[in-house]
Amino acid sequence: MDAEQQLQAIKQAKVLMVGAGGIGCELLKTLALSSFQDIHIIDMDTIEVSNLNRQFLFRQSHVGQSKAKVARDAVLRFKPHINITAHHANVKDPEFNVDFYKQFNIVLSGLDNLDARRHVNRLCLAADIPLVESGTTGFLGQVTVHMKGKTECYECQPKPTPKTYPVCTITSTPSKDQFEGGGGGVSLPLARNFSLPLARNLLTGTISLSCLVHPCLSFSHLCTPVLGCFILFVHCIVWAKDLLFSKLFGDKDQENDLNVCSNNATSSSEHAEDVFKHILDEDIEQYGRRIYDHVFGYNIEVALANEEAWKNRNRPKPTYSSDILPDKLIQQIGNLDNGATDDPSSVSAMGSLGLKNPRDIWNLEENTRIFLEALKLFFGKREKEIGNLTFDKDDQLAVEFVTAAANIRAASFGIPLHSLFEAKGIAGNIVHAVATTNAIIAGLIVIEAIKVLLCDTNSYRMTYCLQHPSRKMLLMPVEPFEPNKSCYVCSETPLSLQVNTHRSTLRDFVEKIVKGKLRMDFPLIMHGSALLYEVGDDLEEDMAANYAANLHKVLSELPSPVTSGTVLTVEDLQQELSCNINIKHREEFDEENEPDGMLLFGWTQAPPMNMDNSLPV
Ligand SMILES: Nc1ncnc2c1ncn2[C@@H]1O[C@H](COP(=O)(O)OP(=O)(O)OP(=O)(O)O)[C@@H](O)[C@H]1O
Ligand SMILES: [Zn+2]
Repeated sequence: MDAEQQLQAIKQAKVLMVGAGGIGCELLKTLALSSFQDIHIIDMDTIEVSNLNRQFLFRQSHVGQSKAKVARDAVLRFKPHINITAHHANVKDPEFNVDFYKQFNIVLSGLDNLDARRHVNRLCLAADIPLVESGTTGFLGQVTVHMKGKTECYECQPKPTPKTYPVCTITSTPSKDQFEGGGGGVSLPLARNFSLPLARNLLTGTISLSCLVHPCLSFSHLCTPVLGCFILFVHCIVWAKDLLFSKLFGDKDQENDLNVCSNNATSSSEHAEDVFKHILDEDIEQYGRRIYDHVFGYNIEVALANEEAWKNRNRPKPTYSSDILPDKLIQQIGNLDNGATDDPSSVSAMGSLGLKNPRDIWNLEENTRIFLEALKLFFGKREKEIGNLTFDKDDQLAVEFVTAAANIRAASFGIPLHSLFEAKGIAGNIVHAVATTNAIIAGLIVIEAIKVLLCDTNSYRMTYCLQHPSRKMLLMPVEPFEPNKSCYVCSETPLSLQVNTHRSTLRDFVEKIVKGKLRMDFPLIMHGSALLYEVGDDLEEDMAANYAANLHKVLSELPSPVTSGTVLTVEDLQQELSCNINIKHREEFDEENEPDGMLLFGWTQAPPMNMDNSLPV
């Protein structure tokens, strides 16, 4: 094919881009500059101050506005004659169904969570549209090409749970969806001892958590509710460390999301400036309470005023210091000399307050005391450092402050609190987004997209961007893998389930298997032609009552009994995914090793990754 034909293929292509964050901004610019003419963008988020350091299509004045729309407008300014359609929406919304996907020649993903990535993967398979997937975490990144029947799908390999937390943005609301490595993160602890199979596994998983995990989950999707809560807490730590700590003890003049919690950014910002300033001779207790009331009370009140934002989320509860500690701090905590020595590095709020065990989880009152006491100690004993401090996980007072602040925020959002020991581990394992990695990955996405449009199948590559100076390797291209023949998403191979059909209920099956492992949002379960369970807003009342009653029944006592040999069909109409599960009755399960009381075969749980940043050798 000559150059002119290639250009025509690019110009005629209709492209769907999902995610207009770190990777998405780079990608949209590169697509436009590469002569693509018809691009749709889906992104559900609004712009935050913390996006501005790398999402270069956005400016301070755009904070609070739709990423998809602002990205479109920014690119149209230098490429006015192309078509860019912006959808400020969740890619999981039902309007983006299989027919919607079918209008495109290719889908390019710059998402940051496993849940949305899985969903897009499933829709691309159903519509038979090629998908180019991507993710970055710090200096790591990857681009993979997925084409039904020819290469593995995004879910052919299990995704590991990363133990580092790529974080780029800390949104004003802790959200699990933030944690899977998009332009904010692949889920990868760095591959110091790189081996292909491992890197492949790790990278594909990650390409997870935006802050990677993140072990992320959609959180209805989360692997487990516990993991979901953990990820939310990671968000609180990032907020406490990167926003609050650095605002108070680092560069005073920095603009960050603490100043812009509402759409009414201007007034919020003005208010914030007054609050963060320590007025000369002001009592430190008074100052600490002012900060406390601003960030845990006022800012949350402002955020709550935006009703739209809370439609599908639990509303947080504003917290004011006088409600938690009505008495004067000085009477409660004692004075600065308690527990403090002349050595600034040994100053400790825990010491002052007599809290000894770092593994204890402090209650809200204790966290409030630590917050105020730590702030008091910084101003009383380490004043010279204020303005230049950066968070260091070996700085005891800094860790105490961040733990307390994260816990108070977590309490407002109904997220379980964590000990100082746990908080320290999390704070020390966060990987920040790197704009250059996003740019490299976006370029690679476009290169693969062009190959796909030219049907240049033999040239497809999955490319890993690695930090591996000793091997002088930055980009590592490998040929795509073939589809996994037993992948329950892209193959028709049935799964099989060992379960005690006389003891496990339909609810157990739905929660542990259908939602917990197969990650279906709106499942429909059939035994032959008998419908056992279905979810939906439009169900008739008596049907909904029947399904609710079925949930309580053990499998063998359902209206159409499920016993050994039964084949159940499980479908999610929104994901266009259907799979069969062969049921095998098993009497006993080991409580410790098989806590679900059922075992699914044909589905593989990814191994957890190491706690440090190296791969298992
Ligand atoms: N289900 C979804 N529907 C639409 N857009 C989504 C969905 N899930 C994630 N996204 C978008 O994917 C983008 C991922 O970009 P990126 O990883 O840079 O995250 P970010 O939120 O911009 O920054 P941070 O790294 O701080 O989280 C975000 O803009 C996010 O809104
Ligand atoms: Zn697959």
